[in-house]
Amino acid sequence: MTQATLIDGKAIAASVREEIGRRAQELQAATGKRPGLAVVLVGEDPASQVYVRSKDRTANELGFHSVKHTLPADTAEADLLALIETLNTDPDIHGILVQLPLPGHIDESKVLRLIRPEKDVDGFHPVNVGLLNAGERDHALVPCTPHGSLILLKRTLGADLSGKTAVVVGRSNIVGKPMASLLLAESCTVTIAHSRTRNLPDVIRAADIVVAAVGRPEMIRGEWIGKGATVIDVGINRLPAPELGEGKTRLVGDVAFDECLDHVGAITPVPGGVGPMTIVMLMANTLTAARRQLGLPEDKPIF
Ligand SMILES: Nc1nc(=O)c2c([nH]1)NC[C@@H]1CN(c3ccc(C(=O)N[C@@H](CCC(=O)O)C(=O)O)cc3)C=[N+]21
Repeated sequence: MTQATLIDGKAIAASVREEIGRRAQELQAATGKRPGLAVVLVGEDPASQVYVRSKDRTANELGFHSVKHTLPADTAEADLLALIETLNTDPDIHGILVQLPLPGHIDESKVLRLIRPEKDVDGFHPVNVGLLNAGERDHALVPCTPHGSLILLKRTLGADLSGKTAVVVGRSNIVGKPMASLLLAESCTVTIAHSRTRNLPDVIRAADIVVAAVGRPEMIRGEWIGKGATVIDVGINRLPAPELGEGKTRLVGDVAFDECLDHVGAITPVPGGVGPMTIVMLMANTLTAARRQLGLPEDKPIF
């Protein structure tokens, strides 16, 4: 028997996207300016190329100004830093995203620290990390994947998450830690679990909300998740799928999805869950950044 509600990330992303499109048109009517996004890709990783193309396409579809810089894998760190300096001072660019991971010879942290915090639409600069952790998320740019995941939670459970127990599995700077900060700001009781956590199944079983961001295919089993819990699966793992034909692959999350359907309350699928929200929140951040740089008041938050 299936009792779980599927959280339709694609549909929710589409509705948020429409709202962003409307707001971008309002901005243009009021100021004559379009939100401007620069995406920088270093190297030829095929998955990264797909994501960068998708970001550029979405920006264009929403009527944003969008530029894509593709640099060879052997680009010197100094040349990447010089490009960021140029984008930092370009008045038509309100948001800068440097696709991660960067090649090994480039110091990722140095690159992220050079991006002007006002243009840091990934929310990875220490100023934005600090603002989020200090409870000043209204002045920060919030990382796209956790922000999108929070919207999925609120669309599923309602705007008030206070008092709920949440377990975030994974402690990365791009998902786990900012996700925990956001849930804490929503007055959840938050646990961050990771590879060294003892009795992980018992920790997860106690949670009303489970956010899985470990990057290991189907590591979190259905029986580890409590009855009626809400599950946000951030993992995107590509596995070989010979049953679909030679050389074919399929995507799976960090949660064993099928094992959850008979007892969890709601769950995001992979694909079609968190992924589509990530891209739309990048557009939301670019619009927020543009309004701030143009001296306009903040828009209402998107829920
Ligand atoms: N500076 C930086 N910022 C990022 O936001 C960033 C990054 N680097 N590096 C790589 C990851 C990955 N990422 C995704 C975005 C959208 C989907 C997405 O739309 N996924 C769809 C389709 C997946 C597919 O079919 O391949 C889905 O889950 O339904 C997935 C993954 C952003 N990232």
